Amino acid sequence: HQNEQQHEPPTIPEKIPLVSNTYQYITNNSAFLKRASEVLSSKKIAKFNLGNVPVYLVSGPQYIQTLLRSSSSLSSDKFILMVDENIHNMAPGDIARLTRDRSGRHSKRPNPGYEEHPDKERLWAGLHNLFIETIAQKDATDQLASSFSRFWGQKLDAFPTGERREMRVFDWLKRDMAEATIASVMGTLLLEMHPEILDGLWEFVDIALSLLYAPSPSSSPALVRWIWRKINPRPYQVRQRVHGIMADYLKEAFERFDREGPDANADWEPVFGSRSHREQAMFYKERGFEWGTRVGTSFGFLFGANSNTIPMAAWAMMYIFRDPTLLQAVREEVSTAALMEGGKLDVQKVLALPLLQSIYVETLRLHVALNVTREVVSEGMVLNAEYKLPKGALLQAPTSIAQKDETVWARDGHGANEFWAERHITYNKLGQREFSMVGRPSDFFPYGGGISVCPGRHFAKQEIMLSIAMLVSRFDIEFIDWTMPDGAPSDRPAEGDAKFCGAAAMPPDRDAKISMRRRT
Ligand code: HEM
Repeated sequence: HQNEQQHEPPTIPEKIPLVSNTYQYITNNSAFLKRASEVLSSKKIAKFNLGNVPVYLVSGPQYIQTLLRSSSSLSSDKFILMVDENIHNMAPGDIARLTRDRSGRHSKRPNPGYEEHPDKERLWAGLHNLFIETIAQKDATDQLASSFSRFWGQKLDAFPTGERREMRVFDWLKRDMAEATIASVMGTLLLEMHPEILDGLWEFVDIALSLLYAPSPSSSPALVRWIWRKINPRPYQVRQRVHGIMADYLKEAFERFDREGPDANADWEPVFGSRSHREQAMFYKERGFEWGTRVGTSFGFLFGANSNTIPMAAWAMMYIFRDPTLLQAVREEVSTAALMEGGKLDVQKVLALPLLQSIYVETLRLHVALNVTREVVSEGMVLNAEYKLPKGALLQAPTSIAQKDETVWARDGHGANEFWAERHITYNKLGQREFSMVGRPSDFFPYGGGISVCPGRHFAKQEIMLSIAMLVSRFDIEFIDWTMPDGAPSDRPAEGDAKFCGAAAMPPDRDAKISMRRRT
């Protein structure tokens, strides 16, 4: 017997019915969530309409566990399709193929009714497998991290020993860390052919959220889309420009690459870079996706590999550098992971460092703001035996509410909104630090969850921790001042740039000027 009550959750009020909430959600997600969190505080669930789609926002472990658990009633495909259509500009025919494939992501257990579905048309399962095998599995992650250390190491080695240089942290990482990431994930050919892809990437990061929520072919009539583009041309211009660059590179890459040659299975080669990018490029080609889709998804991978990790590394470095005592503690901790020869670091030891892990978690906790989204795909789903949700409704869990919940995170006078490097640290009997995460998986989910959880999460963690560890072990660093992004003086420290709320990483809206000197 199910307790199918027909009552509705509280709704988020709005001035103009069916318009105000949608408009604010899209144009100022941060302000919308601030209002929503007041409604959420009583029942942990609140309803509003996004266009003509009912959305149920949830917080609190009970609902979030349900949302993050894999279930046959909830699907994350819709969100990925929105990204495919609006961000990657995937061709309509390819969107239709993906939409038709309802066989699920499990390669061995297709959804009921799809047991006989031909393997070739199991697109979600094919991609899911590819991501697991080439990004998420330990050996794949280790390969990616090892390529990243090599290229990041080269960037650091390019500083002459002993010379002092003034840099802005985020500005510098957007160039050097992005180049090291692009080289390790996509190869060096792209950067050689088109170094301007770097500027294109950061311009794209700037407009990605407005593309995501723009009217799309599957959601709106042609006239609405035409008007929208007339009013907001920039996102489309930026997308067209970066896709033009990618198309030129991808054509060359396919011409140069020998599928039967010695590099066919390499962990890294210059043309496609990582095995993951190469296999994705081959997957979309061999499964008959259109050229525009292949270009868009290739750029999508470059975008996904940089747009979150680099702002997160910048935040973590800013927190460390502004506090000389913390910088010293991190440097001492990192020195315990040094190998005997040549001052190199033992990667596995770096990843286990308690203080650095605590800093990593604090950074993502405070600065990843996205609304993890699931679509109700079965008729008459009852959420936790309380609310009946219609098919087609969306269930969303905002990370920024759960990850800043005072009842979960506040410790020793350090409120949830504060960065506190030692929040996830306990001391053992010998007085040594141990990493101990405050909060449960349902309180901290910057990578989503369930079967669609980010396959890059282990690599992202390694990249962020390694970039910091390698830097502090080789350089003296002094914080000078906060600046505007262009280097002009700023009267305050960095804050999360609210216009990115909902996009995942919220980059700092200010930069930190530091002075760096290479020691060894
Ligand atoms: C701090 C860094 C990162 C954050 C916060 C992040 C977050 C996310 C989130 C929230 C999703 C969607 C999960 C869902 O729908 O439930 C996702 C998907 C994905 N991420 Fe990440 N990510 C990060 C870094 C990376 C990196 C470094 C890579 C690759 C090198 C990567 C590759 C991917 C891919 C390929 C998907 C799509 C998976 C699919 O379609 O099933 N991510 N990421």
